[in-house]
Amino acid sequence: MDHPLNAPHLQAKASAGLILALPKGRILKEVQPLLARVGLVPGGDFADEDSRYLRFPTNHAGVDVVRVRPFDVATFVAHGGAQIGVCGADVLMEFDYAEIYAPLDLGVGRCRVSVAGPAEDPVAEEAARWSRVTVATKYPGIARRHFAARGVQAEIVHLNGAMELAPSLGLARLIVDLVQTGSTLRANGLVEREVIAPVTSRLIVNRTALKTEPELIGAWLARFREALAA
Ligand SMILES: Nc1ncnc2c1ncn2[C@@H]1O[C@H](COP(=O)(O)OP(=O)(O)OP(=O)(O)O)[C@@H](O)[C@H]1O
Ligand SMILES: O=P(O)(O)OC[C@H]1O[C@H](OP(=O)(O)OP(=O)(O)O)[C@H](O)[C@@H]1O
Repeated sequence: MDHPLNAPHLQAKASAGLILALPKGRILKEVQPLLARVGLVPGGDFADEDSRYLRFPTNHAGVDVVRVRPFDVATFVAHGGAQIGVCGADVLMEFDYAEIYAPLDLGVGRCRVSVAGPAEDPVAEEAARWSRVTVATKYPGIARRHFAARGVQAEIVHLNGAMELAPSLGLARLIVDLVQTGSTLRANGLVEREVIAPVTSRLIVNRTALKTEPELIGAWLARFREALAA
C-alpha cells in the first residue's frame, strides 16, 4: 500500500481495464526510461519488436499496454479504446481531437513541424505571398490550416513518408514535414522556409475517461508528473 495506485478500490477499477497506448518506433525508445521511473513495466513479449502481439500486460493488474503506429495513438485515445497514451504534438495538431486532453509535456521527441522547399527555388521564399501553393505532406490538416490562416489555398498531395522527394519529382513545390537536425532536408536539396510549431511528445488522456474515472486516471497522471520532476 506504498502508493495511492495500489489502493484496493483503484486496483479493482483498473482490473476493469485501463489501457495505455504507446507509439511504435523512436518515441517508444525515448519514453522507456520515463515508464521505468513511473514504475510501469510492460510484460509478455513487449521487449520483442518483432512480436505479433499488439496488447501486453504490465506489472499493474488491469493495466495493459497497446503498441500502435504513432498517428494511431491519438485515434485510439480519442475513441476511448485507450484511456491514456503517448503522442507527438504534431499528431495532436493534425487531428485536433476535442476528446483528447494533453496535460503533460514529456520532453522527448523534440523536433519541429516546418515548411521546406528546394534550396535553388527563389520563388519558394515568396510562398507567403502566393494565393495557391502545392504542398506534399503527411500532415494535410496542419498544412491546410497554416496556409489558410494567411489566405493561401494549399493544394495537398498526401504522402505517408519521403515527402522530401516531392519537389524534385514534380509532385509539389513545397513540403510540410518534421525537422530535427535538418540533415534529411539537406540530403535532399531542401531548405527550411518556416517553422510552423515546435514538437515534443505529450501524455494524452481521453476526457470522458478522466471524468468517469478521475481518481484512477488522476493517480496515473500524478505518477507521470512526479516521474518527470524526478
Ligand atoms: N526526427 C525526429 N526527431 C524527433 N522526433 C521525431 C522525429 N521524427 C518524428 N518524431 C516524433 O516521433 C513521432 C513518431 O515518428 P516516427 O518517425 O517514429 O513514426 P512515423 O514514421 O510517423 O510512423 P509510421 O511508421 O507509422 O509511418 C512523430 O509523430 C514525432 O512526434
Ligand atoms: O531533421 P532530421 O534530423 O533529418 O529529422 C527529420 C526526419 O525525421 C523524420 O523521419 P524518420 O527518421 O522518422 O523517418 P520516417 O519519416 O521515414 O519514419 C521526419 O519525417 C524527417 O524526415
